Amino acid sequence: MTDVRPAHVLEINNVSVTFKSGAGASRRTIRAMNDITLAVAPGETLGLVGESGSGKSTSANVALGLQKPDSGEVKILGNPFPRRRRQLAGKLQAVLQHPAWSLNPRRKIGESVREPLTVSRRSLTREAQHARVRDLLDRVGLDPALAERYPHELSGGQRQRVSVARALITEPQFIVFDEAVSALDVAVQAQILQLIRTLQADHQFGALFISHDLGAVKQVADRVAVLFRGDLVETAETAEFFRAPQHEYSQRLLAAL
Ligand SMILES: Nc1ncnc2c1ncn2[C@@H]1O[C@H](COP(=O)(O)OP(=O)(O)OP(=O)(O)O)[C@@H](O)[C@H]1O
Repeated sequence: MTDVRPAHVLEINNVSVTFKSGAGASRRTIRAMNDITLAVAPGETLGLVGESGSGKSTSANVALGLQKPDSGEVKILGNPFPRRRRQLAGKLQAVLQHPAWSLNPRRKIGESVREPLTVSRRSLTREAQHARVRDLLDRVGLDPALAERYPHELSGGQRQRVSVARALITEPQFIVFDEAVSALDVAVQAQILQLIRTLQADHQFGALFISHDLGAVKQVADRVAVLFRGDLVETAETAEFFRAPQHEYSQRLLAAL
């Protein structure tokens, strides 16, 4: 992999993904992604919106290299996914809807935040790693003393801040946020979204922000891409999208907001 800064941290070119479901006569093909092309630049957040079943999670999985497309091309940090994922360790991170999925309940918060470093920055001393954990907890607005606590001792909003700290600790170039604030109440959501913006201004990571919640996307995204039944029906600058959505489906989504 080259370490030259690529023009795009993620490129999805003409990607299609289909699934087969059912059996016998009721067996059918589902087009989860239909000839999708999109890209995310360094320092940019692309909001990906659409109703349930429109292909958002499939797109997230493709962007993370967890789902192979049937056709088309995916480039991460300017290159195809390497055969050995370890080469991407620390450069690509994900923040998911439920922090419980990324935080081990039996592991102290500090250890969960430190873990990505132990994979990608093994040369850092333990002391340096712990110092980075404290620094990151502080950056996401948490008391570094929380490092000694367990996930069940934190609120939902605190746990999601921990997930953000864990995702950022390796200074990744690209982060996928998949419904990352959807489980939080609106006030906590707004804080986390503001936090993402601030950290992005400092770190210049590119982000794919996936949400069914247009309000969240409006707060955090630079551009918006709209999926409808596996088709990408519109891509626009966020302000432009909310001012004058072009596609009829986008107009309906906005009206529902
Ligand atoms: N592993 C799978 N096997 C069969 N069908 C699948 C599979 N994964 C997704 N699908 C189908 O592909 C389509 C897109 O699903 P996807 O999960 O990407 O949508 P989504 O926009 O993320 O929905 P939600 O907001 O409900 O999570 C849906 O029709 C879904 O049923």
